[in-house]
Amino acid sequence: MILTVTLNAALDVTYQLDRIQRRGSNRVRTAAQRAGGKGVNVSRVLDALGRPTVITGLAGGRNGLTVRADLAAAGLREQLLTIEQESRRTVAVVEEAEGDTTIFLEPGPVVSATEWRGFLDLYRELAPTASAVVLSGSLPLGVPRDAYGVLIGLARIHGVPVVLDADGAALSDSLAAGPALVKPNAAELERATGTGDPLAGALALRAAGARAVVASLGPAGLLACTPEGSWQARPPERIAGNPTGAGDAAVAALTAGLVAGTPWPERLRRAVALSAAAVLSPLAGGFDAAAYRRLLPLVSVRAVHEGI
Ligand SMILES: O=P(O)(O)OC[C@@]1(O)O[C@H](CO)[C@@H](O)[C@@H]1O
Repeated sequence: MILTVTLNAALDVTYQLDRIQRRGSNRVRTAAQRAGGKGVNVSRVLDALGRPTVITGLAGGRNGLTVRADLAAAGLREQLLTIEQESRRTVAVVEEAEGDTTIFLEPGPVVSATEWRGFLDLYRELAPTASAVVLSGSLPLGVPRDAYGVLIGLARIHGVPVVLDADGAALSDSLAAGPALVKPNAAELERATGTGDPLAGALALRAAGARAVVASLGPAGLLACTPEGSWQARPPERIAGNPTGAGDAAVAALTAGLVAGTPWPERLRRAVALSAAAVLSPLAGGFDAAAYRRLLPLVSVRAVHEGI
């Protein structure tokens, strides 16, 4: 099974309307709410692909209970540790007329030192039973900033590869622990490396300890720098919809490919098609299965020469 870790689990609220009126009242057309946080979304996609997965992380309060009930209703296996403070909500506002999405992220709970130690005990039990671990999303307050580095180290003791999707210090401070793969987006890559050139940034993250780097570049697709070579994979067309969760779909495909040992070009093709199909799904964590099948053969993958 693939273990996903969501330390800052969320109740994701999605509003759909034509366009936001700043400083005005906004009546939404549809409102939906479901369990989220990046690792949860990765597990949803893995589950839809037929890959066994277990969700772990931290969840608390009434929002935490709602998250767990929603996961149970979706048939997803979870081993979340209950914490005292309330898990956060996120609100994604999808403007259908503009094709824009705006996200509001509550800060989430403060995790106590005892709770963090409790999570480490749980993780020590779960990680050795996994074929891969996915660490995704922001760290809640109270969790040490090297948390992901510690979790990578604990998995690697058992030979379990780790995929990391994080930003800021949570990314930079854990590269030395040797994740098998990191998946920053363009802004995260620039923040971590100080360069706006994705290829140079990806090579810098590899030099800092990541075995492979796949940067998600929105409509330009994915750029991969790996020990086997570098590739750029692009979708055949610009996809309009809700991009929230598109990166998580890419992480799910890349992790499934890592576990199966799928050759990189095919791994990237699937990740781009799945990510595009996720944009077509109204809610994060979902994807349009028919669009995935249609887009898969149309994704272009070309080798990139690192010296250029
Ligand atoms: O604050 P984080 O943990 O970085 O991101 C949280 C989040 O916006 O990411 C997902 C989309 O990737 C949403 O489902 C989720 O709630």
